[in-house]
Amino acid sequence: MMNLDVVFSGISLKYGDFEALKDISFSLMPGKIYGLVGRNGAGKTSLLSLMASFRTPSQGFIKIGGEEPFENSRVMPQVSFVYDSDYSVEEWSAMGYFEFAQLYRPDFDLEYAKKLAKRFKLPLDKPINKLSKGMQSSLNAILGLANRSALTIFDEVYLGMDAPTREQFYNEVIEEQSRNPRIMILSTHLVSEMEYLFDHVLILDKGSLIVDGPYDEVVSRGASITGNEVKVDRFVKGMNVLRTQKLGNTKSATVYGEIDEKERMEAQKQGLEIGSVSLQDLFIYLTKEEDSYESTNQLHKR
Ligand SMILES: Nc1ncnc2c1ncn2[C@@H]1O[C@H](COP(=O)(O)OP(=O)(O)OP(=O)(O)O)[C@@H](O)[C@H]1O
Repeated sequence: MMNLDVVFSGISLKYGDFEALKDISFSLMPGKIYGLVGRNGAGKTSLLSLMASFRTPSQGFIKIGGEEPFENSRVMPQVSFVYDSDYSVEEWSAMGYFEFAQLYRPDFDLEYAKKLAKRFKLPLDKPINKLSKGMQSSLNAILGLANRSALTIFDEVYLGMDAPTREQFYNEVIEEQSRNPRIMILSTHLVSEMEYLFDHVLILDKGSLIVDGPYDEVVSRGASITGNEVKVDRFVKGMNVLRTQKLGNTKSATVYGEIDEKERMEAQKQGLEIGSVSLQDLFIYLTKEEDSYESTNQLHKR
């Protein structure tokens, strides 16, 4: 497996008059897991299909390992793109897929794929169109994991899986990444259950890239303050409060904005505990529709 970086520079994508991606620039470094987060219709699939050279941008350029990837036979074998494919007319079996992949993909590990199939309880000899939706998702996940290419793109393949299977997939991603580090990019709106996987976060909002940073740095853009209700209220006065939770006279407030050293010391003096904010909370806040903020806020008060 080669080590390649990925560069998007000034990328726009239009469907007719509609600009689905607007002037997007970022780069991906080898050995990291990237979370690509965005609401429905934000442009995640559009961005990933450009990365996989399924289409070409309207403006800007993409470089993978320093080369333009489109129809490039040196680069394309280094890219695997798995997405929620339509298998309704696919009569091949999973084993047939694996054997095909082994013939045509230089980094496909057949033994590992078979091991994963066993772990995910995926029948190897049934026609794929006869498998359940969740099984088809597992097949996609296995194809992505076992194809050890420099760039592995998972576009919401986990949506069809039930919760225990998703958990298994996440564990496998972590193990595989420590065995064979490469660029993995996971697009999702299941932020809360996946955020612990991400080294780096990209947030898309209505076609624009609004966040591009290491996970730790991104979640430090907010904080949670917990303690005595009166003291918490006094402490967060004037801050940008995203949501609050109460249990007895203990209150927890989530705020957007960094807490500086002086504020930290003050909090400590007051017996208040400062914790990190979840990516989920930040995501909801940063991509909220102006007029629906109240209702989203209500929805997420638990
Ligand atoms: N082939 C197409 N022709 C026209 N518009 C399209 C096409 N594909 C996507 N779009 C539009 O581009 C926008 C981004 O779509 P995209 O599928 O990239 O979003 P997404 O973030 O993957 O959404 P989801 O989470 O719902 O899958 C949407 O407004 C969508 O309607």
